[in-house]
Amino acid sequence: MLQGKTAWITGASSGIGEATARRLAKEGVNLVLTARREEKLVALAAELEAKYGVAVALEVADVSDRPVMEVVGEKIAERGGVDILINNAGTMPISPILSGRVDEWEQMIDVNIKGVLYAINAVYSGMAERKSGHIVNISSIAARQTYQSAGVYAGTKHAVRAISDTLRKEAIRFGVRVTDIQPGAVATELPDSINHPKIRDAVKANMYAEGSEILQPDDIANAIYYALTQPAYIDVSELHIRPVIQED
Ligand SMILES: NC(=O)C1=CN([C@@H]2O[C@H](COP(=O)(O)OP(=O)(O)OC[C@H]3O[C@@H](n4cnc5c(N)ncnc54)[C@H](OP(=O)(O)O)[C@@H]3O)[C@@H](O)[C@H]2O)C=CC1
Ligand SMILES: CC(=O)[C@H](N)C(=O)O
Repeated sequence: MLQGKTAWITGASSGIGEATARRLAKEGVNLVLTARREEKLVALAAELEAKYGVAVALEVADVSDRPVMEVVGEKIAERGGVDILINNAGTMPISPILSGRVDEWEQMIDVNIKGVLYAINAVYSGMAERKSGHIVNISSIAARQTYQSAGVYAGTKHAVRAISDTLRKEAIRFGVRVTDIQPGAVATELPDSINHPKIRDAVKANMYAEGSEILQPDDIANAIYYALTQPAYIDVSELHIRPVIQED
């Protein structure tokens, strides 16, 4: 069903993005992979091309850098556009609001909100012209609720969910589908982006407590695959996936 299509995955150098690249390559999807860590992208691209025979283009790109994202969009357009955008890159340097880590608030807003918008802007007009496309935004369970210390992160993910739902409504007449994926705790490098030592330790202790089984990146890649492979008349608008043990 996806064979021969092309997908752009942001934040493909680790975690959910990397797992999704593997999942889609296995289905014969050609890929455009972006992130900041070039060596990770190079290794992944070589592996996927050799294993699955798909074409993989890569671009080193910070999603919060608007001119860079515009150039990525132009290169994608020159190659004929993409059928799928997996808008996944994100960061989570959380802390209590009283700690006043304003630079980190700005970083989360720049990466998690503006980065998502820049990627949409880079491909949406092409999809609309071709009357075909699927945009998958990775928000979070934190798009629906808030947690102490995660006020700004949850704010960015609430924004992504709102953008997804608005885009879904606007995109109907252009034949473009939109899905907002809302994972709970997934075992990835994300907690390493927390710079507040006490909060980072607490988040990791909570995620990796003995006997607690949290989600794996492949679980989210499978959810994305499900959304992408539904018949054309179905829009999987939101998927909210948590580990059984995660109450909130
Ligand atoms: N893990 C979890 O529990 C959950 C994660 N999510 C969301 O899933 C998404 C993926 O995170 P996850 O896989 O968990 O974490 P990872 O830290 O493993 O992956 C984050 C990815 O985003 C990229 N990235 C971060 N900052 C930037 C930037 N400025 N420009 C470009 N790429 C960037 C990283 O690449 P590089 O450093 O090479 O640039 C990396 O590939 C995020 O949006 C996150 O908020 C949602 C709910 C739960
Ligand atoms: C708040 C969560 O549970 C989630 N792990 C996230 O990182 O968004």
